[in-house]
Amino acid sequence: MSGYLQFSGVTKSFGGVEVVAPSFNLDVARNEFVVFLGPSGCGKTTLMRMIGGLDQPSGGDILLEGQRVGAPDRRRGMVFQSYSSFPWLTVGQNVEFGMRYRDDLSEDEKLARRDHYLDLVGLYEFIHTYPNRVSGGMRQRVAIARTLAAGSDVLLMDEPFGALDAQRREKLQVELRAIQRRDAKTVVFVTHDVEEAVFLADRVIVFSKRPARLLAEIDVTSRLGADRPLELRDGAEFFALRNEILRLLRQAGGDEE
Ligand SMILES: Nc1ncnc2c1ncn2[C@@H]1O[C@H](COP(=O)(O)OP(=O)(O)OP(=O)(O)O)[C@@H](O)[C@H]1O
Repeated sequence: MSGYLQFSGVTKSFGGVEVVAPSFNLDVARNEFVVFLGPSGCGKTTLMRMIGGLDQPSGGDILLEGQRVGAPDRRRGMVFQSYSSFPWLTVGQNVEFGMRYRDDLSEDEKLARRDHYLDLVGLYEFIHTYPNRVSGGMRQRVAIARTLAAGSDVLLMDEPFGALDAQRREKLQVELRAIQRRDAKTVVFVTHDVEEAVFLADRVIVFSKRPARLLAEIDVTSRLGADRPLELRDGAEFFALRNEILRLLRQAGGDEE
C-alpha cells in the first residue's frame, strides 16, 4: 500500500502528558477511507489536528505525498467541531467561501454546487440566514456542506455527523462514501459509532487508551467490498465486523456503544 499520507514515528505530548506514544506509524493510500476509533480522550482529535496542520507533532513527521504537512491549506478540507462556520457570512456564502480557489469552476457551477450541498445537508431554506441564527448542529452541517463543496483531495472529518438525527446521518454516510469513490478522495474520519465506521471505512484503525497506540487494523473492504449500499448493514458480514470491532474496543478499555 503506497504512503500517500504517512505518519512516521509521530509522537505528541502536551506539557508532560503523552497523548501519542511511543510512536505512531501508518500509511494511508491515495483514495483510501480510513476511520479512527478508540476510547474517549485517547488522542484521535490530536492526530487529526496534526494532519490538518493545526498542531505540530512533538516528534516524527506527517507527510502528504512525501512533503511534511504545514499550515492548513486547500488540499485538506476539514470538518472539526472547533472549525466551524464563519459568522459574518450567510449560510450560502459560507459554502461559496469554500470554493473561492476553484478556478476550474464557473460561477454558475459554483452556485449549483452550493445549492446541491446545502440541499444534501437540509439547509437550503437557510441559504440567506447567518450561522448565529441557526442551531449548533445546523452550523456543523454548514461546515460539512462547505467542505464537500470545496472538493479538497483529502477530507479530515472529526465526528462530523455526531449532532445529526439518524435519518440525515444515514443519508450523509451514503453520500460521503459515494463522493469518496466517485471523486477519488482520501478520507480520515473519526467517529464513536462502530456501525458508521464499518459502513464508511476501507480500513478501521482501533486505538488504545491514551497515549494513543495502534491496537488493530481491520480491512473492511476485503470483507464487504468497496460499494456500500444501505442494505449491507443488514448482512451477516457487517454484523460480524461490528462485533469484532466492539470486542477490540472493549479490550482497549473503551466505552463505545
Ligand atoms: N491543547 C491541549 N493541551 C493539553 N492537553 C490536551 C490538549 N489537547 C488535547 N489534550 C489532551 O490530550 C488527550 C487526547 O485528547 P483528544 O481530544 O485528542 O482525544 P480524542 O480521542 O479525540 O477524544 P474524544 O473521543 O473524547 O473526542 C486528552 O487527555 C486531552 O485532555
